[in-house]
Amino acid sequence: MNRMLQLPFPKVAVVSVFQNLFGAHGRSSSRVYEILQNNVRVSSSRNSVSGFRTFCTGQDLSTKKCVPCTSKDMRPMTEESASNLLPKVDGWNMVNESGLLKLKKSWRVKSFTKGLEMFKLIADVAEAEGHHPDLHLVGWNNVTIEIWTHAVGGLTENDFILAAKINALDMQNLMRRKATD
Ligand SMILES: C[C@H](O)[C@H](O)[C@H]1CNC2=NC(N)=NC(=O)C2=N1
Repeated sequence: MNRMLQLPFPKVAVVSVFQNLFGAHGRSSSRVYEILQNNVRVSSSRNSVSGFRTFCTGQDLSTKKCVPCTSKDMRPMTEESASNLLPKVDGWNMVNESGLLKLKKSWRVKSFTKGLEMFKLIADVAEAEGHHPDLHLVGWNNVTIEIWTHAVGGLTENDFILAAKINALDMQNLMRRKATD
């Protein structure tokens, strides 16, 4: 049930009244008032008002796309923001190297050539995303991947998206079985 009410006063006044009554998030305990073009619409919906949209933090990062690192307003994340995203990239750790935050994860592969196969799988993802990890293959079968945004000297969402996409790769056949297996 929606009723369009014509309001005799400017939208700004309505917005401030709305926010005082219902808080800045556009939601109330019972009704949501949508303010469009000086009209207030009473909606039976309990959804948040467009313009107060809250971003779904539950989205699987592996379904997102990296953005070009050229945008001037791209800034590195704070350590706190990065820590909040860490649970979404299973097995990845965050390291702080003299103030430079990076994501890091290690694997033990079956052989040197399996390590290179793993690099190729990851390279294909990186090229598709236009965002690239640092690849390390040490002692013939120890792989470590580090991810950070070089353009800003720290972590951005791109790094977490790439880490999630790497996690989504099917690489089980490349991995050395654990001694306990
Ligand atoms: C233009 C393009 O976005 C840049 O050259 C990309 C390439 N890949 C990248 N990868 C990473 N990890 N950081 C970057 O800053 C970066 N920049």
